[in-house]
This record gives sequence, C-alpha cells and structure tokens, in this order.
Amino acid sequence: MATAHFIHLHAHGVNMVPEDFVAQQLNAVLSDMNVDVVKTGMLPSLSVVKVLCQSLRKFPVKALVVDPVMISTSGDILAGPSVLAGFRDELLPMADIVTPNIKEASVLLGDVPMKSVSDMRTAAKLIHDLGPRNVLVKGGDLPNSPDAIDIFYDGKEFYQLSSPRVNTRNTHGTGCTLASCIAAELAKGSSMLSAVKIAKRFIESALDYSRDLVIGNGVQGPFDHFLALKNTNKSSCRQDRFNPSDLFLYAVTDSGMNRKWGRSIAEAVKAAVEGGATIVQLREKDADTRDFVDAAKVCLEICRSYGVPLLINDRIDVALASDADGVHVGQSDMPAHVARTLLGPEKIIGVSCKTPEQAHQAWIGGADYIGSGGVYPTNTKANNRTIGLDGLTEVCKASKLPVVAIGGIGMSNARAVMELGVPNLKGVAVVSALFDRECIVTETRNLHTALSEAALLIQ
Ligand SMILES: Cc1ncc(COP(=O)(O)OP(=O)(O)O)c(N)n1
Ligand SMILES: Cc1ncsc1CCOP(=O)(O)O
Ligand SMILES: [Mg+2]
Repeated sequence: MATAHFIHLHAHGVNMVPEDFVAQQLNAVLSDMNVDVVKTGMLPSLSVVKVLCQSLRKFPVKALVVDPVMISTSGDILAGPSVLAGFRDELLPMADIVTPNIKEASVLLGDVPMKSVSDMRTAAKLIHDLGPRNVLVKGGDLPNSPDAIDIFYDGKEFYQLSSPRVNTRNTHGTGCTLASCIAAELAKGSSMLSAVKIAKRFIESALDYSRDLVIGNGVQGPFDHFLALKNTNKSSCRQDRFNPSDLFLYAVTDSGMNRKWGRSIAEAVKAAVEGGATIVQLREKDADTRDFVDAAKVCLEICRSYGVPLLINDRIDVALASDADGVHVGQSDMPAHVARTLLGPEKIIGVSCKTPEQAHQAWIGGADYIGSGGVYPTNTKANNRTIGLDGLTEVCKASKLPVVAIGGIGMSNARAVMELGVPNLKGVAVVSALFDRECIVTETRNLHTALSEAALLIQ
C-alpha cells in the first residue's frame, strides 16, 4: 500500500480560480449540508474574499476559522494589499478566530515590528479590535526564542501557550494544519481555548514524530499528519501516551518506608504492579541522584513489562535521564509548562492542586492530570493541608483534566472516595497503605478489588 503524505509544495506558479466558480462551489456545499465550521486558507483576490463573505452571510455557520495566509513560513508573499483590505474590512469581523503568524500579524497591522512576546500580545489586542472574536498570534518564527510561544486572546484574557521548539526542517504546512485542527475540534464541540490547545499539542507531536522524515529536496520538508495511525516503537512517541484510566490505582513509593521494611525500590515497585497498581510514581525524597537514576531505569523495565507507566516525583532531570514516562510536580516544584518544554509532548505530567484555580493553571500549563489532596490527614507528607472530600469535589468539578485523589487513602476509605462519583475523578493515589505494609502485593490487590467494586456502583 502506498504511504499517503499530505504534501505542501512551494509555490512555483498560481492559477486563479474565477470568483463566480468559487461562489458556485460554496453554494453547492453550503446549501447541501449543515456545515458547522468553515476554515479559510489562502484567498488569492479581493473578489474571492467578497464572494466568501457573501456566501457566509447567506449560509451562516457556527464558527469561522480564518487562517490569514499572506506570507508562508518559507517567506513567500501570498496575498497583496487589496486582499489585506478585504481581510480587515470584511472577513475578520465575521471570524470566530484568526490565526496569523508574526509576519501576518505585522502586515495586518500595517507593518508594525514584531520582535517579542510583548509585541505579540499588543498585536493580538489590536487585531481583536478589527473584529474577530478570538485571536491566536503564532510565535513559531519569533527569533531567539527557545520555545514556540503563541498568544491566544479572547477579548478578555491573554493566554501564553508554549511548547518546545522541535528542531526539524519538516515544518511545511504547520500553519494550515493548526487552523484545520482548531476547526475540527470546534466542530466536535470543543470550546475555543480547548480547540487551540489540542491543535497546538497535535502540531507539537506531529513535528516531533516527523522530525527525521526525508521527503523532497526543499529547504523545508512536509510533516506527517498520520502519526496516530502509525505503529511506532519510537519511545518519544508512544501510541497511548496517557490514558486517564491509568490513574485508577496509583502507587507512590517512599524511600523511608522501603528502608523500614528492608526492600529495594525495585522490589517495592514490582510487588505493587503485580498486585494491580495501574501507574507508579517514584517519590524518593532522599535518594542520591545517581542511585535514583539507576533505580528508575530498573523500575522502568519492570513497569514496561506490565504496561504500567512510571513517573518520577519532582525530578525532571531523573525522568529525562531514565526515559521515564513522565513526572509529578507540586505547586512549589518546576511549573508544568516548563516541565512540558523540557520533557516534550509525549511525556506524562501530573500537577498537585488543592483549588480550582490551580487546576485551571495546570491545564493551561499543558499537564495531563491532577493529583488532588490531602483528602484525609496523612503522616506521609508533613504540613500538608487537608482539603477533605468537599475540596476534592470542588477541584474535580472545575477541572478539565482527569483527577486522582491522594492523602490518607487506604482500605478504610478508598470506597468512599470512589463512590463520590464526581466528574473527572479517575482513581486514588496511595503511599503508606501499600508501602508501609508487610505484603505490598496483597495490599495492592485488596485495594484494587475495593476500588473496582466502588467503580461498579457508580456506573
Ligand atoms: C499523584 C500525586 N498527587 C500529589 C502529589 C504531591 O506532590 P507535591 O505537592 O509536589 O508533594 P511531594 O509529593 O513532592 O512531597 C504527588 N506526589 N502525587
Ligand atoms: C504526597 C502527598 N501529597 C498529598 S498527600 C500526600 C501523601 C500521601 O501519602 P499517604 O497515602 O501515605 O497518606
Ligand atoms: Mg513535589
């Protein structure tokens, strides 16, 4: 079977489609189907812009995504001043979101300089004043920036969305894909900010996946949109990067407890996964860095053989050195967005949150899940405020991310936590009830059974 690649060619010539033919085509599609979302790409003339606006007035859609293609990433100028006037006067006021890169943002605003993230914010606001409901200024081409920073502005708040810059020549078509992905997510019912975040993460993953592709001889190569269909062994791009149901029974180790019971970290981890732990975190507060990395590598082999993800508490360096599946960070650890930049799109990032506001920030920062607690008082973490079942419920209800409950949870109360049945609550994280016990396998098995029974009740 031939491999399909979505190929964007550099412009070698342009053949304009007459505007009445474009009008006919739009009429044929928009009158025949209930189109929810329209996304525009390159619009070559003012008359085509006008035809499009007329059609959209006749057949209104739920969302219009405007990718103001005027200058390609490769620097080709794709639209002249009259098209620019059409964008400003007619199309942008109808748009639900417009997604200029920094060169396009500059041109839209009459060639203002765009040299910094602060310039991007100013531009987002000024473009918003032209009429679109939301603006995403893409900073992929911003010079001297180690990250790909985009500014999203919804008319009230600015959101700085950053992702690690993927070092590859295969960036051709990223702008079109981002806007198409936003359109697809909106059609599926996402909110605008969600759609933008999902699209950005898709681009990041696709760039990472395609970084070494060699297709054609252009300065830029195309990237591969079909990464999700490929069965790859590339560890940086596992198929199921994170499955929220993995949070069901989250075993968190403790070096003090292992010492007390005379066990190595690896022995403790092996027992927990044998008993049915669905995800493991190494929380080794007093381990030497070298020992920690070595132990993580051994634990990773054990966990991989059970198909269980292994995360590292606090230590991004140890996660990177051992190629663990991700990290868990708290409110005073490395911020999630920095961890994301360091670890890349495919690693799992969990963030501890006690409040809805922290949960919102974790989501903005690109986390995958939230650990919320202490639900009950605990001796395992000193000076940790207890939030109770009410605090947990509040976080779960507000969260856009899956949540795992933590703190003082064991056989006596795990059912009560699960039976809350609140949205997003996926499981419990446990330290002492598994690791400060004589037989870790038995304790894990019993807790797994109790949680499964409770989960059945709330279905
Ligand atoms: C799953 C999970 N949730 C919360 C925490 C606590 O993290 P943090 O607040 O950073 O505290 P420490 O564990 O680092 O002491 C966690 N580790 N895991
Ligand atoms: C790490 C952490 N974060 C909030 S509570 C807690 C400790 C949980 O340990 P235990 O399960 O023994 O109460
Ligand atoms: Mg921490």
